[in-house]
Amino acid sequence: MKKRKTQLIKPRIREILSKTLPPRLVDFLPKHWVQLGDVLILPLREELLPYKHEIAKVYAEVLGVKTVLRKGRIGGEFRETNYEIIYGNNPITIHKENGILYKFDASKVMFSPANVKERVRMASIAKPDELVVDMFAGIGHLSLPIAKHCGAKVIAIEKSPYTFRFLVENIELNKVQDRMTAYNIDNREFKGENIADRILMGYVVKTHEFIPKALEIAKDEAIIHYHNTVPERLMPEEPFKTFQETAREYNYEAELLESRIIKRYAPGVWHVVLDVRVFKK
Ligand SMILES: C[S@@+](CC[C@H](N)C(=O)[O-])C[C@H]1O[C@@H](n2cnc3c(N)ncnc32)[C@H](O)[C@@H]1O
Repeated sequence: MKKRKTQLIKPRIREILSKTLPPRLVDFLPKHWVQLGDVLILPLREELLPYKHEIAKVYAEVLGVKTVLRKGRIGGEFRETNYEIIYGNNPITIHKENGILYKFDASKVMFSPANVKERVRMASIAKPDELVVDMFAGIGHLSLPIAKHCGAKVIAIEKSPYTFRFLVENIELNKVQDRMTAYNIDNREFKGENIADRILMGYVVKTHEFIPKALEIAKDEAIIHYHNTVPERLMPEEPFKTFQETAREYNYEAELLESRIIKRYAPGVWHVVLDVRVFKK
């Protein structure tokens, strides 16, 4: 049903815009987009930029969204998006997924559709008596499903003050204040030691630098969901090899339970997640 609707939408957009765009540009119109709540994220080629506002207006009207952002790069310590607003003026939206309400600023805060399987997987991963620490909480992408659907206690740590505001709002929106607590600090400053049954390390590029801190937070035995980006030529040994070596330096043994590919991060580089059981030697 949804697919049929999309198939009708594309010719409609094309039909409207072919009246105003130079004919050679009509084929460059985006055939894929991401809708998060009432915000649309549109990838636009350079050639279309002189017409970005009129293109965005047509997509907004046909798809019924209030704001359109031009997709750009994600980067920096806070993994910010900095997407340009090309239609409307309110990039703050509430996106519903798997029974969770995620409120955030889609022009600044990352919310990857490709990570949906992992967010859904988290909804049944923990037991109610566990204490889970999310070291890179964002707006609660991975830890809200745990608090809401598993009923576990969650400590969510987020360094960016801007993202943190939404994390706090999302805890209230999803009514999990009784079991989820948020800290606006660098996770390396978190004081809890030997407390977590489960740790989420949903970060990329530099996640290995945070393994010692994760082990400090972990109980003598714990599960760590360790994300990182890995060049294909180093797989499948990496990233577990680095994790295990670091764990051993800190007196922990590590057992690989499962390894999954989340998505392609860059040409020849994959974002993967490992489920690792760690235990004191
Ligand atoms: C890539 S986002 C991922 C969010 C979520 N974990 C997921 O996997 O979908 C990573 C988040 O970690 C935060 N972050 C980065 N370094 C941090 C640190 N040292 N301590 C706490 N949060 C940090 C960023 O601001 C960002 O919101």
